[in-house]
Amino acid sequence: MPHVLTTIAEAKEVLPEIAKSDTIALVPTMGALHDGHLSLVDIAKRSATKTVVSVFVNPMQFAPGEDFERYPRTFDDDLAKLDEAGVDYVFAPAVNDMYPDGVKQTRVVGGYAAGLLEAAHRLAHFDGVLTVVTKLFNIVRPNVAVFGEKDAQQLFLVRRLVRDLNLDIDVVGAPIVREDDGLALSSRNRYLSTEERAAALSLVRALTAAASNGDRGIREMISQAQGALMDEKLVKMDYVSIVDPERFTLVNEAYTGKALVLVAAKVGTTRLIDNMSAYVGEYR
Ligand SMILES: Nc1ncnc2c1ncn2[C@@H]1O[C@H](COP(=O)(O)OP(=O)(O)OP(=O)(O)O)[C@@H](O)[C@H]1O
Ligand SMILES: CC(C)(CO)[C@@H](O)C(=O)[O-]
Ligand code: BAL
Repeated sequence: MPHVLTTIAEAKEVLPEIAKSDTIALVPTMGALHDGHLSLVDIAKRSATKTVVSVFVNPMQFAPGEDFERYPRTFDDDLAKLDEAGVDYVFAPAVNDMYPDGVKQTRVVGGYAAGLLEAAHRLAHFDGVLTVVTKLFNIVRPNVAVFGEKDAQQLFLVRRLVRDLNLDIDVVGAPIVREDDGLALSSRNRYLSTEERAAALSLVRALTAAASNGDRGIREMISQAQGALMDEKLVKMDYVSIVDPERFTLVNEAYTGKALVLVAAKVGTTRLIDNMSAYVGEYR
């Protein structure tokens, strides 16, 4: 079984001792673990000699009215999966340990990319993510931290956080793990009914439609993707956007080169995100 650290004080007592003779890889999660998370654990295990997985549903990154209260909490099941995966430490603090004075104190605010896409639909979301990630980094003091490419905007912002604040942490991105039919694994998939699960496939259809029309320009890519989403009546699109993956800036019709297509939509009441790499222009 992994050694479970349930308080910041315990983590700060145990982990610095480990760091004297080991390197530490951290996988931050909100629990409700699936094979996507376990692929991050695999990368972590290959990147350092000890692996720490944090399980913390962070209230600060949920806007009022979002699913903080009903977010799935499956700690015993998570622990069994982490045991089987050979994880060394699980850090699972309580909310009042992480935020003894509430969530309205000092916060870490990202740059321009923290105001786009997800941020337009989830108010102050990335302040919450970057603040908790900074706290986790300071508590665990990892050499390596692994984040999924499914949350591409988050991954970009965490890389910027580490670079901009000179943190000595190697941030590793992990490829998106999908079901056999293409649906990206997500803890929120468990909210979906059978009909919604089928309709959710329109997200990956939208991305594939955009990515396979890169030679026809940005407008056509977006229009193809929007068409795939609009074909499903259970799906309500939040955005389809295309960014330059190096800068995370929205691209315009004149753009050519590597691109990232991002989609967010509500399927019934469940909000899902996904993304796919593409090439814009004549592929050389
Ligand atoms: N399908 C996936 N493939 C690769 N990484 C993933 C996948 N799903 C989640 N991750 C990564 O796991 C980490 C923890 O994510 P989180 O606990 O929010 O899970 P999630 O499945 O994305 O949940 P949610 O449904 O809340 O978005 C993040 O770095 C996230 O990008
Ligand atoms: C990185 C993270 C664990 C911070 O709460 C969360 O945003 C997530 O699960 O992707
Ligand atoms: N996967 C990012 C965490 C969130 O949706 O709040």
